[in-house]
Amino acid sequence: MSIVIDDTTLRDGEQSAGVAFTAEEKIAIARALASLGVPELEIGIPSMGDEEREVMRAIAALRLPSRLLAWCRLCDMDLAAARSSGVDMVDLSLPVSDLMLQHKLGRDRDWALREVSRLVGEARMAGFEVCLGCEDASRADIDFIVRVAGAAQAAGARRLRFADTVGVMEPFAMYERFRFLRSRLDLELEVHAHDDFGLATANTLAAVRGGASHINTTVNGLGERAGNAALEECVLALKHLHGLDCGIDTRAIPSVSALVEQASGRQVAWQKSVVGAGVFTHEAGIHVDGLLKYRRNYEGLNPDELGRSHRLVLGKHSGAHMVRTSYQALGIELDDWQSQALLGRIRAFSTRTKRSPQAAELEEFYRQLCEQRMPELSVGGMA
Ligand SMILES: CC(=O)SCCNC(=O)CCNC(=O)[C@H](O)C(C)(C)COP(=O)(O)OP(=O)(O)OC[C@H]1O[C@@H](n2cnc3c(N)ncnc32)[C@H](O)[C@@H]1OP(=O)(O)O
Ligand SMILES: O=C(O)CCC(=O)C(=O)O
Repeated sequence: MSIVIDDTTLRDGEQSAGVAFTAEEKIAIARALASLGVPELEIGIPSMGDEEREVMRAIAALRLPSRLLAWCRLCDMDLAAARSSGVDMVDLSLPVSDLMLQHKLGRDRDWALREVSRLVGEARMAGFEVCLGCEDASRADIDFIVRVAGAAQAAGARRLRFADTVGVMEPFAMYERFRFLRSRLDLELEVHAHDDFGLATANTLAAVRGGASHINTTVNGLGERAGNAALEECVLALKHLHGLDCGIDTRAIPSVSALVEQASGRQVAWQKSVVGAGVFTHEAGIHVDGLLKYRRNYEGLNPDELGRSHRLVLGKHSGAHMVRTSYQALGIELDDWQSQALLGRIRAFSTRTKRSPQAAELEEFYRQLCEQRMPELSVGGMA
């Protein structure tokens, strides 16, 4: 079984407050995602205006091997705008919770069902493949979602997107919702998760376990508020934890992450899973000793898969093995006493400076230690 990634870095990712890609950046990101092997890209919102549509058309003109989607509200104006955006598929979005139907649109369920039938039908007549986007699905009556899906399918939709718009799902509930939908519906099912409680990737995996065929992701987890399910996390977690290959060139993930980091102006956290600068960096003595003996001792994810490698550093939590190994790399063989003495200096240095010592600093510690030890040695020698 393969899971289809529908990446929305260029739509929900760009909705992250303060993020605004230039046309060149959008095109570069689309190209990078396509060469990564991402089969579907949600590239923008046609109703935003001419400029947005022009960029969407420019991406379409690249003839990338990925299917392109446009995000539209379920309304005539957005569908009309999509016609000149160059995409093959539209996500027609409808809030499906009573809360949003009433308090955002001032409408009811009957109106929603009528509009689904009408606008999905029109979109199909216009030649689009259709995904019915169920906004706020997590707070909606699941039986109503089934009715909406039925209306959408009867009008020609091929897919239903279940959006956890405000990020309030947890994996067990997500699994149950998708299992239920899967048992009732014969449509492609897509999950769109937000990370408000840090569960977007977990919820995406749970949806897949429950029957989702498509997942909506963003590079670096960019997106509204706390962001969306991160592409890189979903790809690697699905592969290693669920045995599902999404057909992505994982070695190219770091460069795409860097591209989106730069274009979005949102720095990737040092400890961000998969793509953070520090996620293969080890300092703790027991871990480093274990890695040096056999790397799988402390390796959940093999950095080779991302074209990265383990990095061992010295610091407050180092042990003697790493001290000796680091000095060996400088051509200095330490005895046990020297290793311990230098470890004390390294700990003090790291606590004071909040960083690992560089080679020149290690050499200086060693020089100081030798100077300090000289008198002792000569005293010892006389004795
Ligand atoms: C959960 C999500 O991520 S949804 C995607 C949200 N993305 C964005 O909003 C980013 C881009 N948005 C925009 O450029 C603008 O908001 C536009 C062009 C879409 C609309 O702009 P405006 O017409 O000026 O309206 P504004 O944004 O202030 O208000 C939204 C309108 O859309 C309506 N609306 C919201 N969702 C839907 C929907 N799914 N279907 C139909 N109408 C909707 C609202 O009720 C409101 O209509 P009203 O003016 O009749 O009250
Ligand atoms: O309806 C959709 O397509 C999903 C929209 C969205 O981004 C969300 O609900 O978070």
